[in-house]
Amino acid sequence: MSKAAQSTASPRAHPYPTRSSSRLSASKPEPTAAPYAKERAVAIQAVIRASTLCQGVFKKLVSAETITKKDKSPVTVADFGAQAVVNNLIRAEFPEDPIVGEEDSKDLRENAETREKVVELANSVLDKPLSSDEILEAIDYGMYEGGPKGRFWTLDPIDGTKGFLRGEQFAVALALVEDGEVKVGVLGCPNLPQKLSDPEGPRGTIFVAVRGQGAFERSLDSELETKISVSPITNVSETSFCESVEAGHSSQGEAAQIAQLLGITRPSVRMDSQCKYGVLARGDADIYLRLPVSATYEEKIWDHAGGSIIIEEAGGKVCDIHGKPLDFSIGRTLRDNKGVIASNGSIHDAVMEAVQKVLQKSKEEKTV
Ligand SMILES: Nc1ncnc2c1ncn2[C@@H]1O[C@H](COP(=O)(O)OS(=O)(=O)O)[C@@H](OP(=O)(O)O)[C@H]1O
Ligand SMILES: [Mg+2]
Repeated sequence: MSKAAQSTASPRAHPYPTRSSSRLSASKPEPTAAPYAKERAVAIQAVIRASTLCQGVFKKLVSAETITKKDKSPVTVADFGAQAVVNNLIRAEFPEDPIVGEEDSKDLRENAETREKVVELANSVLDKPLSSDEILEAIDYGMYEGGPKGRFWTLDPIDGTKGFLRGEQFAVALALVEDGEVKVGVLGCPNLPQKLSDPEGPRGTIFVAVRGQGAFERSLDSELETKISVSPITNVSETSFCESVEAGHSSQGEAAQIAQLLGITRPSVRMDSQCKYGVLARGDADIYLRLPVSATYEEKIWDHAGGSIIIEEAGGKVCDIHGKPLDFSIGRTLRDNKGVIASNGSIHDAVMEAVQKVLQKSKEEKTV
């Protein structure tokens, strides 16, 4: 972690009204409110409730509550519960907005015991209890296909399910996309130390950004927001980079070669989920490398929409391994992109140059 990277911003209230944390209301935003003020406030409250649900589940998590999806990734009752809660709250406030969510209710419809746990959990954080059918329906609001026109929300109810199950990092990730561009992003990171330099200190943070309005951080239980910015570091050899814990999600070998080429000596910060984007946005790391392991894997929009706007609004840059902007306008995946490279911006060109060299070398070695 670069010392220069530590955020020096002092806490300050965000200039736009944030709804009180106890109840959501459908009231209109103040007439003077900034663009997307209502979306921002509702998204924060939805993410707080889902994060609270996840924290509650984690406290009493037992492996028996894990069922298996087709792709074998672990899915928990918290995943379904968090999607039901966020979708329900978004639908109540923005009934016209479709949602692209990671989960669907298929597995849950076939498992009555898990379903009842999900209903109980979701209702524990909702003001108005929902029936089992209403919960299933809310989960399936998330089946929208996305696309280039109009607006939709995209949700990963628990990004970093493996991190969640290990008791490490995960995020509730929500974003609003309009005409292909991410406009609002909120990441709930219930396990993330508020200061990476103090891992034993208070945990639990929320990152929030609206296009053109900057990026902010707040805790789960206080409305006080701190404006955040990427690190000001310009000497690439003094930087630190973050990457996935899971070697199957990003090539750690190629990341090490890129670091070596750039003269980076600090160890990588390995972390699950979009918490990596938050850590970079507040200057606790300087580079995020997500280097494809599989030639055919398509990144999912819910895994990057919230995180990418938070980096950009904090002053950083995000693109894919070829330097192309992430394209959120073509459906549920980023099929026209490969991997993700994010940085504090000032070192971006140097990082991209090293990425190209290392990936080209790997390609040549594979064809020999
Ligand atoms: N092969 C492959 N390549 C790249 N990415 C993949 C791959 N397989 C899965 N995923 C997605 O990775 C999401 C988790 O991202 P991270 O790598 O940041 O976190 S983690 O270390 O896996 O927990 C993870 O999100 P969740 O399923 O929400 O945990 C997946 O959507
Ligand atoms: Mg995910």
